[in-house]
Amino acid sequence: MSTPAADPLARERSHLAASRAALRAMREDVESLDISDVTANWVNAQILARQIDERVQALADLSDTPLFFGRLDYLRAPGAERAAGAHGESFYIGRRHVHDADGDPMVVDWRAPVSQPFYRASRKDPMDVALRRRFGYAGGELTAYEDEHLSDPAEAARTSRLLQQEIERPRVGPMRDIVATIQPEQDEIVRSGLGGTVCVQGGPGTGKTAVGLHRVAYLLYAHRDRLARTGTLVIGPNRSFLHYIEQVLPALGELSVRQATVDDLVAHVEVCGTDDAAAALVKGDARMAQVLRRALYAHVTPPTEPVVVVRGSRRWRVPAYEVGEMVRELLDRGIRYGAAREALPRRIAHAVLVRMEQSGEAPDDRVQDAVARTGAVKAAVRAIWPAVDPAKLVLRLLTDAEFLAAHAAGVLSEDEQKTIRWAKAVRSVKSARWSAADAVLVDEARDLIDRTPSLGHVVLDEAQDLSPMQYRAVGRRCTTGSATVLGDLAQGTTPWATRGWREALAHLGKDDAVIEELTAGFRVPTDVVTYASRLLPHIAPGLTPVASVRENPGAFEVRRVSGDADVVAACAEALRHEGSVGLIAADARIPALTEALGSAGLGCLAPGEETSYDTRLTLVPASLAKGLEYDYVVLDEPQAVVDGEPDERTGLRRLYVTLTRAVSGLTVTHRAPLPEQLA
Ligand SMILES: Nc1ncnc2c1ncn2[C@@H]1O[C@H](COP(=O)(O)OP(=O)(O)OP(=O)(O)O)[C@@H](O)[C@H]1O
Repeated sequence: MSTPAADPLARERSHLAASRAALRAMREDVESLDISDVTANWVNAQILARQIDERVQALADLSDTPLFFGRLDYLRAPGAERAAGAHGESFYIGRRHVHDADGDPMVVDWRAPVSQPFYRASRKDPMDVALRRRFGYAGGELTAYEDEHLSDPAEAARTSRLLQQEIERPRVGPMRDIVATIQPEQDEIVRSGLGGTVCVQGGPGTGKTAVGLHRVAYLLYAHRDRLARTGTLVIGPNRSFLHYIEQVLPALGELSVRQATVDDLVAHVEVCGTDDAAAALVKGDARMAQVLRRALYAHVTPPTEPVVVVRGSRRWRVPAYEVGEMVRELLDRGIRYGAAREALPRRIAHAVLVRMEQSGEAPDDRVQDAVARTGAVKAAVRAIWPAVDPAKLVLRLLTDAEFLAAHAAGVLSEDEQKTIRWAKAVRSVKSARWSAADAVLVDEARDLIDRTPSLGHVVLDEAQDLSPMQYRAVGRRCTTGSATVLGDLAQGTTPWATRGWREALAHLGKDDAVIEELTAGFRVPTDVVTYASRLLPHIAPGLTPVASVRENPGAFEVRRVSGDADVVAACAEALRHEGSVGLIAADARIPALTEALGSAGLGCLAPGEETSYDTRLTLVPASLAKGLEYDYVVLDEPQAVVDGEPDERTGLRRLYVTLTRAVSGLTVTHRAPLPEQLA
């Protein structure tokens, strides 16, 4: 038997054991903190106790997540300034920092500068790294390692087995992190600075979602204090998608990131109505912002009467033209409607104060406050600059043809105005049947009145489906922060889907964003991606097809069937393999397939519900397939998927989404002829 000193694997295992012990000691240190001396009151004690709890949680040693997954041995001296700590030292790279009793690092956080060469170093640019070692684990046990001597010209480059294994690993359960295998082009995006907005165009399975989530985790590490104050947000297309990704950040030790849909962000009115495509298209158009602004500011009426304030036995008169100048000045300053409305009484009061001083009085600030609150000033402000309720403003635009015409003239055509007007009169904001697009209009109106607070960083996933007005809604949540915009033009399935990223970024208010492209595919096997890419010339000409990095060719079959029982049989076959199975079908086919699965005794989940080793089959309506993935996919009736959409291009895009969800195998079943674009 080899001794630990001689056997490298045994040495690494003993470092793992020592690191685990060190982590345990760190946790015990925190657990044993006695806070009774340092907390003066109950509230402080509660806050501190919670922070300690969180820290203990963050220091948990999860049996199924390896404490470290890589090691870097630095060369000595040269380039020491490029790689902090490069003195021929080795560093173990893991999800979190672990130190020993002397404070020396046993494991360094993957986000630390010293870890960066693990992701970026290459034979061309070894970044002072002599050895890069990747570790393989099986059931929490360290079982393998793989070395690259980056500075050794004699060693040939080869693809990492461990990376390949990681990509092939069955996908049961929620989305996983990719810290151990982030690729250089992905790492560039992950580690790009907090100051700039990055937009990533990437085909299905190129890791956009993964990259976006790891970027937040990185930013939280690099700018923890600032982002703790300003906040971070991940925006996804729907609940089931958010549910699918919700574990990734906690697994990386980040518990504070909010996740929401665009609809959640603008939920100021209750949405229970829908728009037809034509109405939604106009409501989502950026010109609506102009209409809203005009309609809002039409409430400002220049004064025709002087403001007369009575104090004691004296009357003070501010003439209409002078108040008019104040109003013009507030309009010119471009501050929010609400802020200007609050400033006006003080301006008028100030004019009164000047008059008091001119006549020998010596009023102070309290007098100015009192004057600003007098009935006369309040009444004047109500008449000149009335309070406006944003939802009522939108309601009026959508129901009052004359009001809409007055403010949309020259912006929306008469036809467009007619398209967005509600058919039925509505009595109140509460009884209105608001649609999702209406809620975005209300959000825009609210922001015209009071500035929406900005977060520090926003990740916007599946961005290609947003309307210009939705981009604006997201943009106002990161006016002073930055964003990561992720999407694929070929997967846009809304009538207003993004045509080009520059235009979208302008609506977001981030014209200076950098646009990156990812083309290496980690999900879909080559044969499947080649088949799906037949659709690209019809749905997004000019986009680069995804090049699969998977070596396993995967299983791919197009099968003619004679009924739903055959579809169920295809699912049963898929279930014989390890991993998750998705049966994806046109939304209209879901009831029939639910029944067919039921009669065959096959239980199934809804999208977003977590697959486990016992329940691995999910029945996915095509409209919810975006962003999700399954080891084996059975795609039911492609033509029905296309027909489920209002037009052929959208239908083919939906089909492209559904064809690109499979990791290991895809079976396409059909009774009707396949869409000709797939031929
Ligand atoms: N560097 C990587 N190493 C291992 N797995 C990766 C890597 N990058 C991406 N993956 C995996 O590839 C799959 C697809 O990633 P992801 O869902 O982020 O792609 P996407 O570009 O958002 O796809 P879609 O356009 O379909 O939403 C995921 O299972 C992800 O974990």
